[in-house]
Amino acid sequence: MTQPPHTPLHMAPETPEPPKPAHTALHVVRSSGEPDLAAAELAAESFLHALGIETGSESMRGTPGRMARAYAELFSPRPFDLTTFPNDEGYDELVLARDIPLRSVCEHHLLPFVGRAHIGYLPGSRILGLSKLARTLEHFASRPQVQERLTKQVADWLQAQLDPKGVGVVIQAEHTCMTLRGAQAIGSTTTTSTLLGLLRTDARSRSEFLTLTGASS
Ligand SMILES: Nc1nc2c(ncn2[C@@H]2O[C@H](COP(=O)(O)OP(=O)(O)OP(=O)(O)O)[C@@H](O)[C@H]2O)c(=O)[nH]1
Ligand SMILES: [Zn+2]
Repeated sequence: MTQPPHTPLHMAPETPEPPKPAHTALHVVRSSGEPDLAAAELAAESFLHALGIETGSESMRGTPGRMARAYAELFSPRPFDLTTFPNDEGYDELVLARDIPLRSVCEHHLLPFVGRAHIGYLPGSRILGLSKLARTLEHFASRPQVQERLTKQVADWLQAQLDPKGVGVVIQAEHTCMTLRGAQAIGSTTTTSTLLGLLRTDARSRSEFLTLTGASS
């Protein structure tokens, strides 16, 4: 049987020493050291008792400990390395990660807010490992937050570390403190955005980013 002709795909000769990816570590900085789970459990038990909630039943006996561990988990950012690569091809269009899941905790009520983030940038001399956009979001979300600050912290940090031509962050989230209690505005979501560099100042880039993220049509 005759074999189909091959079209060889010629690769460029490898450079003798391929450049290594660059890392900038984002390590956890806690204001007061590691969480004291035993103290948090005792406090959670007192808190529940003060609200008239008994914890004597078999199913609630572990609740103060679970509360302590659950909040400790929500407030434990995972350290990671911000891996970047040289932008050898000179890619100069938008890189956009859409619909990154977000969970954080509002600093006023310590109730969750959950939603989605769209994070994009216009590359300069380096491109970013894609997963690092989601990791950066998770890192800044893992502390008591307000949505405005979270949005800006993600954008400012990426701008400072990557030095791209522009950064854009859009976050849409439901704050359970205003949907499940209080105002009980069930189903409402809040949108915030931070645009830096060309994504802020260049009309075409700005419009493309806002259209692709659904923040403007
Ligand atoms: N700007 C901003 N406000 C937030 C965020 N998360 C929660 N809040 C608001 O923080 C405010 C706290 O206001 P207070 O009046 O002290 O709290 P409250 O008495 O519980 O008010 P209600 O929630 O209206 O019942 C509320 O309006 C919340 O909706 C956020 O990410 N950004
Ligand atoms: Zn709140």
